[in-house]
Amino acid sequence: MGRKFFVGGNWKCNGTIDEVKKIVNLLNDGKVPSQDCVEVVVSPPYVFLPLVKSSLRPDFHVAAQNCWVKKGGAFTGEVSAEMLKNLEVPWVILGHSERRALLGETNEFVGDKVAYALSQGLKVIACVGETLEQREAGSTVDVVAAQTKAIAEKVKDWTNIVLAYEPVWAIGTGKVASPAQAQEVHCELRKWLHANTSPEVAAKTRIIYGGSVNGANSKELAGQPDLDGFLVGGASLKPEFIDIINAAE
Ligand SMILES: O=C(COP(=O)(O)O)NO
Repeated sequence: MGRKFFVGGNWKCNGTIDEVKKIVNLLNDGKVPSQDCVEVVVSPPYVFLPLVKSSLRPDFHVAAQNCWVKKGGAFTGEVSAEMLKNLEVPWVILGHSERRALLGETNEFVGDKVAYALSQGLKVIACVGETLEQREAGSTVDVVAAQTKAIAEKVKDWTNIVLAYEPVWAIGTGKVASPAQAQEVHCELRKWLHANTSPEVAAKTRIIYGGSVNGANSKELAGQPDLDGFLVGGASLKPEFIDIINAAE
């Protein structure tokens, strides 16, 4: 398949200057496979992006956790894609379930955000995932397909998109999806891409898993054929993040 393994670390709304410096030192000292084998992108809060970017090892990269849906201007509190480009931040996470749930980001809004960020030269980690209620109702595939469709309707070139499947019921709960559960949805997402974008997009797009990934469960998850990496929350702030990156081997 030849898809380079991708490990993202979503720090969420966490950290102080001292804590961030400690995490960066931990990452800089970590023994990990070469960039040819794994792509590592860490995502601190906006306010720490310059500090992390300036002190992080050169084989790791940074992402913002969000950006605004259009060109900057009278949008108090927002951070534009142009600003991230100006800071030379290459990646941005968009559509995280916490933003969909807490801030009401709709599928269409996320699709617009992905399209605009790509248009400004950013690379995007686009998040999809179902709630426990939706899974228990048997709607998982319909939900993540609709979320992906809303992106595909606004985007033609998937070169700079990594798709992150993050079941909401696994985020922050310790209830990680089983390898079989993750593989099933990743396979369905790849089939959806094959049918609705192109066989090439389906073959090349990295689909990564997020939701209670840790040093103990990452190796078995990484062994699934349609799982191309991780988007890690809590464990990305800990030394075990290095173990998760090494699951790429
Ligand atoms: O939200 C997550 C996953 O968080 P956890 O690893 O803490 O479940 N990634 O974006």
